[in-house]
Amino acid sequence: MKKNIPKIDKSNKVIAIKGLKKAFDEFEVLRGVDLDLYKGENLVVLGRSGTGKSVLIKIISGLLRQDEGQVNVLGQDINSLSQKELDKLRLKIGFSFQNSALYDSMTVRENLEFPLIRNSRDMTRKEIDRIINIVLEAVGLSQTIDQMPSELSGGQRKRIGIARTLILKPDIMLYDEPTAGLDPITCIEINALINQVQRRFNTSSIIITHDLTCARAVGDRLVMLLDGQFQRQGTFEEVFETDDERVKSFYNYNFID
Ligand SMILES: Nc1ncnc2c1ncn2[C@@H]1O[C@H](COP(=O)(O)OP(=O)(O)OP(=O)(O)O)[C@@H](O)[C@H]1O
Repeated sequence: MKKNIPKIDKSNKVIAIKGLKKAFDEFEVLRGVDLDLYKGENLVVLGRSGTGKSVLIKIISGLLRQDEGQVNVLGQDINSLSQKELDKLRLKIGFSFQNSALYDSMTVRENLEFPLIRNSRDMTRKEIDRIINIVLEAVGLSQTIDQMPSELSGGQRKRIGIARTLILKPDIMLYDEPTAGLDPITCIEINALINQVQRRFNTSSIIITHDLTCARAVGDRLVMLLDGQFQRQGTFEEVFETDDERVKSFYNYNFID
């Protein structure tokens, strides 16, 4: 259970999904998904490999089109947007993907300023430096500003990746397996960072994970994808207090305390 209760505004849905369906040829991946994400909330999406978690995130970010259902993101129906409007909306969504690697030939500073310079061309050097310092301080790595990614640990690279995502001040954060491949202590640090980002920047986040220690540490609410729908939802305890064998085996297989 999370120790610090964040401010969640249940009257403000930043994502509202209804009746979402998506199939690839004959294979129905999402079979009527309903999902709301509230302002300020950390929502964990659980599910076995291949259940459609990434497909869901790709639909939310406009990278894939749904077959049926409504997907509303920050008040906009993503299907009705032009490419230009979609690109603008995407700037309000921060993606922390497993493979969102840093550019190896650039310093930490250059990695961080890259999205800023590309998207806000009229910013002064002073303003760029100010924002870089804020996000680096937020992830606790101010001292690495002139280092190369190869000089950082896996956990530090992950943090810089999150800092790079924060630099455009996203309203929504999407974390795909944020603790994958990290040792247990670094996992704890990344979980703490996800909670810190939520409180400090008042972001609303979807966290996809298999790591139930992470799910319990960061999730205000959890949902579990089973057979193409969210069959379980609630707090960590509520989701796993069930006789459903599918849920029990997911827990037994994935939980290491
Ligand atoms: N572009 C695509 N074309 C065809 N099939 C696809 C495509 N994208 C995803 N799929 C299929 O949809 C299913 C769900 O994939 P998805 O990547 O969303 O799973 P996941 O729950 O994120 O799994 P994992 O935890 O392993 O990442 C898989 O069977 C996958 O093969």
